Amino acid sequence: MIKLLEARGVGKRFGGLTALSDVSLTINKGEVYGLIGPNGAGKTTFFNVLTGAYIPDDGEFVFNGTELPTGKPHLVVQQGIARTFQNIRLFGQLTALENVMAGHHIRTKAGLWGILIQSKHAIEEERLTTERAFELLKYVGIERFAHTICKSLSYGDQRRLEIARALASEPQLLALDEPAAGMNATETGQLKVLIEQIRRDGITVLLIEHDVKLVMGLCDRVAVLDFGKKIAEDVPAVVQKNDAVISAYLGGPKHAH
Ligand SMILES: Nc1ncnc2c1ncn2[C@@H]1O[C@H](COP(=O)(O)OP(=O)(O)OP(=O)(O)O)[C@@H](O)[C@H]1O
Repeated sequence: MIKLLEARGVGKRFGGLTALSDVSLTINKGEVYGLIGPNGAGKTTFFNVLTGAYIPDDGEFVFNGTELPTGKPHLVVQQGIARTFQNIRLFGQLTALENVMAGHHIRTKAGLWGILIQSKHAIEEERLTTERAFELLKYVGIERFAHTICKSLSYGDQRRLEIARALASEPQLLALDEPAAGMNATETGQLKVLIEQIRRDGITVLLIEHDVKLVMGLCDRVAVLDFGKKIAEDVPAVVQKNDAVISAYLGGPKHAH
C-alpha cells in the first residue's frame, strides 16, 4: 500500500476549546476513507486544517512524502487536494459550466495578462478548459444544466456540481464534507455510484458523512473522532462494533440488547 496522506499529531484549539487533539491517521492511495463522529467532534475542523483554511496548533500533514504548507488553501489545491464544503460554496450567479471552469483555473498557465491580451495560447487554454468542464459536468451527471445559473439547481445537483468543480483542479485526494446532506435516498444512491467511479478512476477520497449506511457501504476504512480525538480506525465492520464508538454515538456506555 502506498501512503498518500499522513496526519501527524494534528491539534487545533479555539480559545479554551480543543477541537482536535493529537490526531494521527494515514490514508492510502486509492482508498475511500471515512471520517465520522458525533456533531462537534472535529471533522470539519480536520478538513479546514488539512486544506489550509486554518493553521493547526500542533502537528503536520505529509502528502506524497512532502509536508503540506499551512494556512495556504491555494497551495494545498496545487499540491493535489481538493475539497467540497458542508455548506455549499458555489458562485450562485454563474452557470454550472462557469463554476467548473473556475475550479480549473488553478491548473492553467496563461494568467490574467494572457487572457487580457487574448494571446493565442490563452485562447487555446480557455477552449480546453471549457471542454474539460463539459466533460466533468457529464461525469457527475449534470451536463444538461451546463448553462443554468447554479443557484437555480436542485440541492442534490449543486452538490454534484461542487464535486465537478473540485475535480476540475485535478486532485489526487478529493475531500468531501457531507456530500449526501439534504439528498433523498435516490440521490444518495447515485452519489455512492459516483464516488465509486471516482475511486476507480484513481482518485483517493476522504469522506465526512453522517449517513452511516453510505459510509459503511462505501469506505475501505473509517476513523472516528469524538471530542477532537481519534477513538477508532478500522474497516467499517470492525468500527461498527467498537465499544468506544457505540458509546460516543449513544452518549453513554454500551447497553446489552
Ligand atoms: N471557527 C471556530 N471558532 C470557534 N469554535 C469552532 C470553530 N470551528 C469549529 N469550532 C468548534 O470546534 C468543535 C468542532 O467543530 P467541527 O465543526 O469541526 O465539528 P464536526 O465534527 O464537523 O461537527 P458537525 O458534524 O456538527 O459538522 C465544535 O465544538 C465547534 O463549535
